[in-house]
Amino acid sequence: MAHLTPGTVFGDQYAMSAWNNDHTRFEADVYELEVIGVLPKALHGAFYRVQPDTAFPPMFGDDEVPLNGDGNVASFYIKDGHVDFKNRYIRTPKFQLERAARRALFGRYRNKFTDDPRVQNVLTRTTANTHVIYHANKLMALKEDALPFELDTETLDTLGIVDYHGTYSCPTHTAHPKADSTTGELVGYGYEAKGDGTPDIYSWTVDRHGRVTQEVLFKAPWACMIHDFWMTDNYVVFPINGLKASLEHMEKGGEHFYYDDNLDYQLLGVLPRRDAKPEDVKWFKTPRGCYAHTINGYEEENGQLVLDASVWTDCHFPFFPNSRGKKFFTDPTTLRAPVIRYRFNPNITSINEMIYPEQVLCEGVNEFGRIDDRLLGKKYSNFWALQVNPASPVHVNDHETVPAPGFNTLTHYNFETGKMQSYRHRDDTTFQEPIFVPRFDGAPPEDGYVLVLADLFREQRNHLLLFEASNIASGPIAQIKLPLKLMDGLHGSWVDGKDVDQAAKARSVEHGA
Ligand SMILES: C/C=C/c1ccc(O)c(OC)c1
Ligand SMILES: [Fe+2]
Repeated sequence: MAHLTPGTVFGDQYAMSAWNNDHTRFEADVYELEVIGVLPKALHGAFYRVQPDTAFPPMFGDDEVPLNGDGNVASFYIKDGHVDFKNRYIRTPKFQLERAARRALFGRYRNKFTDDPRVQNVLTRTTANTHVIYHANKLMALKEDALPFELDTETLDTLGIVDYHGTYSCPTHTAHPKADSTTGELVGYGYEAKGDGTPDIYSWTVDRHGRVTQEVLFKAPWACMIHDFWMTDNYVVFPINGLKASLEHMEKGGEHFYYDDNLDYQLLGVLPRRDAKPEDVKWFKTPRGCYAHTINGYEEENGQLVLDASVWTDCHFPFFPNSRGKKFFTDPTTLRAPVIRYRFNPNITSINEMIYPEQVLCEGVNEFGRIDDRLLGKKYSNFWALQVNPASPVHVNDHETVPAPGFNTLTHYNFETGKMQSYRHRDDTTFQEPIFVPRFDGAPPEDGYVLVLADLFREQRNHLLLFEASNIASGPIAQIKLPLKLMDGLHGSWVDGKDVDQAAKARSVEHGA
């Protein structure tokens, strides 16, 4: 186990994807980005997104988990046809302590046993690196191992940990909570709720004022990475995969998760959203694969649940070991992530029968499916996602292509027509997660735009592309040129301009500024 010393040049352990072959690590302000095309005049708001961006060389030379990077949040603020950019590291205790020491003090991904003894007693070792969402006047950076960090909507300054006014009682909090646009509630959960490696799940609802109103603690059959879930009007559904959490491995200085490749099924746990007791959860078996991101779920009038997701056919995180301790065991050439739809009635379906997807909506490798977030938990007709087209290489220059094409294709699936549109930008381009933007505050459902960060390999910089959501195939209506290269990011949100301002006002009252 090679220890990296202060001042070490980062090794290639982060060369996980061709785009992330170097670190960016900057904090920047760019005023008035150049725009190719014209931004709609009425478009007002901010696109926030976060990337894991390791601020110091990792403690261990063999650390290959990119999910451990420090959360670095970017904002694109759009108003009156103009765009300003900003990005900042989140001031987590980890980031602050490592900055003061000018070296890594925290060890492996979600393994406190590998930390430097002088940081054993910090409040949290989280990186806040997975999602940025807005709820109850708060912009929050999230990672599933800890509570959210509140950020200033304008400056991106870190304001502190969100504990929902002291009403939240769990050490963990999903990075994928769902806002219900009808009730104004935020619905979520924390897994490993009784500590590292525990199978307990804390299911919760926070009201529109940011206080916990529903909570229940129940047990899953085993402890695993529950990265995302489904919310409907009356249910929450938890996908249980084979990425198992092992306290024993952690204590030995190993990885938090391993993939149990002997497991030939996965589970769905269905729990009522309101007044649930621990024994109310119903478990259903589903086919082999590895759950990661959901897309949306809703209930039909006859009580059927519709659950959509992209589901990996095997372990999608090559840097976690399998049951025999072997890493990089999945064959990347056969790994797929089709978009599937389940439809079943949780009240009349027997928990002894295997539930199979009713439909495969998109074949191949699909990820980062997003919808008009105002329709979370409700019937919807469209999602936007990324796809790998293996037949379409990504060029770094006129002579070289990247080893694997990556997410070179933006897709739009419409359930009404059953048709998929796709868009390939340039021969050197991959995409990051698409975001739906309502055309204006209060616009009809699914009427709006899609924003997507494009990775331009030839220029080594990013452009933010704006599309008409219903017509991605004809290309972006505006291209916002970032004179910088961001890393591969995870998730983000569009926040309406009035909320950006309102959040600032609410804060100045709360903090007496
Ligand atoms: C697709 C990404 C999924 C994911 C799962 C667990 C994590 O800790 C994480 O951190 C960035 C990302
Ligand atoms: Fe995610």
